[in-house]
Amino acid sequence: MASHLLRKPAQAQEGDVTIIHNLLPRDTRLEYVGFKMIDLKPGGRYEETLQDQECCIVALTGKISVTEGEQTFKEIGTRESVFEKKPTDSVFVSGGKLFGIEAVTSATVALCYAPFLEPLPTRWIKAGDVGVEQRGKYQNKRMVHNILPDSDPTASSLLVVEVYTEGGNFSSYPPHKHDQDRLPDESFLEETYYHEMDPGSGFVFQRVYTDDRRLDETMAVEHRDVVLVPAGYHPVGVPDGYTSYYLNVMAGPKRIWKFHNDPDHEWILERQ
Ligand SMILES: O=C(O)C[C@@H](O)[C@H](O)C(=O)CO
Repeated sequence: MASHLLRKPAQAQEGDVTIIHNLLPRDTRLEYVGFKMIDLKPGGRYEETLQDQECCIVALTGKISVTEGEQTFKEIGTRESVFEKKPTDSVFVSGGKLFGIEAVTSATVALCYAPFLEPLPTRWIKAGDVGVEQRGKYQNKRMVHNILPDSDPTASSLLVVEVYTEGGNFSSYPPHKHDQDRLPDESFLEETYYHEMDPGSGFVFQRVYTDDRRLDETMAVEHRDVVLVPAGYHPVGVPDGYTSYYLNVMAGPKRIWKFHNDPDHEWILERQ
């Protein structure tokens, strides 16, 4: 039986928009993180009024124009495939505001939601301002695009990153968790993983487990699946020959990413 943490892509049509994922708290039982993935044809429009959530609109692929109030961010988005491995543009919109998206070309857009704690200005997060980070060594190498890290005060609770992992490597590894509000040692953050693979016929493995193993799910994750991480360690392993991409959305009561490594596996960081 498929894990309740693994969500498959769907094809629901709403006007011009194909909804691939629509992960609302009532379906996921996540308290903080919401996630929507939409595909738009050229000229296709999507509109939403935010209430008690803020949103980061990530132009995953294709070109889009995003409007909020008097502002329009025209023809943003930098890539036709996430596997061009270059940062893209995003727009942050605070709670209580209405935004519109119009697709200039065929586009895929991620809508990343978290609770709105204070009103903040709408901001275009330019591709050129996204920090690119190489992490790890040996078979633990990955590249991270920091779209909305905790060091950037654009959002009130939302955190968003993209991660690339080449075949034969593990990421989100050594396994780490952030499910206890016990700062300064660890923060409580829920997380979602939206996965893509190149080639798209690939799969990766993701395990989500807690110390007591009351939660212990190992999933074969395919192209465009989402994995929910309500708690626990959540490493990803990528088979040889395939490249993995994932988009992480994180949120919790405090906007700090402070993780705790699984003590059983932390030693891998100490290798010379
Ligand atoms: O460094 C990585 O491998 C990526 C992870 O940190 C990922 O963004 C995550 O698990 C965040 O908690």
